[in-house]
Amino acid sequence: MSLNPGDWLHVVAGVLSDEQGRVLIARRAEHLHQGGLWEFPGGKLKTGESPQEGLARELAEELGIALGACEPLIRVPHDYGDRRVLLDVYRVLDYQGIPRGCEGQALTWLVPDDMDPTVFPAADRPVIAALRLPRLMLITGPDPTDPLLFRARLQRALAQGVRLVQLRAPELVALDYRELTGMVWPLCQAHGAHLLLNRAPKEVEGLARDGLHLNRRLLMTLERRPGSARELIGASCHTRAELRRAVELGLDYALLSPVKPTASHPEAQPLGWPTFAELIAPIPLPVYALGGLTPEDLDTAIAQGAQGIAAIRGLWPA
Ligand SMILES: Nc1nc2c([nH]c(=O)n2[C@H]2C[C@H](O)[C@@H](COP(=O)(O)OP(=O)(O)OP(=O)(O)O)O2)c(=O)[nH]1
Repeated sequence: MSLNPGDWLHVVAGVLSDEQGRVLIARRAEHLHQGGLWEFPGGKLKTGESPQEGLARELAEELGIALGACEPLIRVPHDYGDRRVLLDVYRVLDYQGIPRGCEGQALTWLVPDDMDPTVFPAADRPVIAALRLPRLMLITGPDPTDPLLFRARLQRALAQGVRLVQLRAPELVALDYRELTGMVWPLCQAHGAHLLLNRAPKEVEGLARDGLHLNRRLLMTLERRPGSARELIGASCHTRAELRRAVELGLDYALLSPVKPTASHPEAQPLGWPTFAELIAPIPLPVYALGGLTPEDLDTAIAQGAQGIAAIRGLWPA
């Protein structure tokens, strides 16, 4: 899919959150395109406007607030058949004023986990997934065969603020992996962190979890999205074709690697940030950058359009 600017209607939208993590949504008037559905406040960019200028104007017109700082959340290209929309969504970090429906539109505040994607325009599905996912994903490191040490490390990572854990332990047989999740799940719950199991769906049937992480082989061989609709399902990708497969399967996120040289895959050719950004631009999914990264790379990753960064070494305490 080409992202030639002339072919797309560039729409900017803002995500305002309150102290309880609830996000402001507005109901679109019936007579509009996608009318009657809920949306993130915003609208079409005018000629010559930067996205931030357009967002400030739309939020002033629709909500009566003055935009302060904001940062990119996700850009979703979506073809509705009758129009092609590039939905460019920003997280509003601060603003002045109290939001009100200046155009008579209904407003409500909802936590992302309670948002039903079917009452939003189709382009908003990846936006809701992006809101449910934090900026950092910890992929667990060594050594799952030493449960006490493993537990201490995980506990430290959670205490340091990790809120999304991908439990990766390919060295364990299925039975031992299942046992490990029995220790990891309550720990994640106690810290309000989401737990993704990196294992074949049939090996983790019935286990408590927030979702599944698919390796490249599962991604390319599964015929349909595994897990329930409420779960977060994602996959490891290294190529354009794998990213497209993640979209076709209706997954919620992808990892794209390696961005930099990495000790775990020394033979792999690093993508570098420009190729990373080019590969994810047409992909309507939150994509984490992975490979040789630490939290110090987070601002760069966000500026390149990533959901955030995923890391083993960069996030797994020594
Ligand atoms: N604001 C917003 N628009 C969205 C979202 N999701 C989505 O598909 N859209 C689409 C619907 C419309 O086709 C387009 C926004 O166009 P619009 O007509 O509302 O824009 P506007 O506020 O500039 O409207 P107007 O001044 O032309 O009446 O983007 C969303 O979450 N927020």
